[in-house]
Amino acid sequence: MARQLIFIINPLAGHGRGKSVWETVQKALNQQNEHYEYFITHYRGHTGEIVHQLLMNHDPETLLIVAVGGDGTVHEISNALTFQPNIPVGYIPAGSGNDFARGHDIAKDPLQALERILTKRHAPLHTIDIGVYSLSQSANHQPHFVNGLAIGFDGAVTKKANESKFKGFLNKYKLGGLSYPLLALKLLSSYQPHKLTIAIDGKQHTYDNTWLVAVNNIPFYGGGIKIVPHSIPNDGIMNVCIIHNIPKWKILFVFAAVMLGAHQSIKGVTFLEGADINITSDTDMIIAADGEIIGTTPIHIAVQSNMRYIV
Ligand SMILES: Nc1ncnc2c1ncn2[C@@H]1O[C@H](COP(=O)(O)OP(=O)(O)OP(=O)(O)O)[C@@H](O)[C@H]1O
Repeated sequence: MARQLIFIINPLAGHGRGKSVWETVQKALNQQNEHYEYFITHYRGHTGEIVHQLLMNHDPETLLIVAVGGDGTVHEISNALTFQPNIPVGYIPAGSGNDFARGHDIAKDPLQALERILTKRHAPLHTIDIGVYSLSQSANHQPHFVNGLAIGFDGAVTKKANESKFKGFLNKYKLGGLSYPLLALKLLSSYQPHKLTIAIDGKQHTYDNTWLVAVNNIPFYGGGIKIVPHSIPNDGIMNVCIIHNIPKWKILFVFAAVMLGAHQSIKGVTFLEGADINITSDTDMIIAADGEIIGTTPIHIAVQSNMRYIV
């Protein structure tokens, strides 16, 4: 039996792009006489509530949920489906970052992305890993990420970007991509690196003066930065990039290399990989999961392989 198409749309994603992308998609669906239901989100957290409502009123075996929005929308849908891993998720990118789309070769063009969902929905679905994390303060539930974690300096930049009106202002002029580098520059003068210990599949590593740690299931974060170029979304492991022991005067060059994807052989840039990761630090490091702030270190991450079906 064909699954019922359910669209969940964040109209504000990508500074209003969500609304216009949905209008384009809806027109195409109507032209093709597709049967579908749709829900527009009205506030932060609404996406999860919509999914929970759907699960109460529908047989999960009959659902195909399509996110129209940014990485935050995919993140929320996936988390709301924690106990329903068999419900496939499709994605039509409309955010400002759209790393999930990049990481899974989903077209930026909404009609191409829709076409992929409509043609692939009857084919065997493919699965991706997810990173299940626990913070000391939320040990009872097991939230997860689909793209990755940004810990330390980049977590702090994400926090500033999410709090400031600056990102929205730049988005208005289609310069949203500049918000992270500009905020990073501003934060750099006051930021102090941390002493960090990472235990990965039982092996412990300690780094003094750690600027940032990225734990990723896909190569990209921060809207297209190829932080762990060799990451594969369904290999059962997370890829980790640690930037440490680099003097402040030099860190700008390293960040520039990261932006260009040319950081792989720089001294002080370490790559690790594994399925069970425990991170502690001397003082709290801010953590963002799929671009949303979730708390501070310490954090434990476990990979659940082949967890989420993607159309
Ligand atoms: N109507 C709404 N009003 C305010 N916030 C919303 C609304 N709908 C969804 N949100 C919240 O907006 C946050 C960001 O959404 P999303 O990631 O889709 O867009 P984005 O930030 O523009 O894209 P990206 O993450 O790719 O940069 C999510 O955490 C979501 O809960």
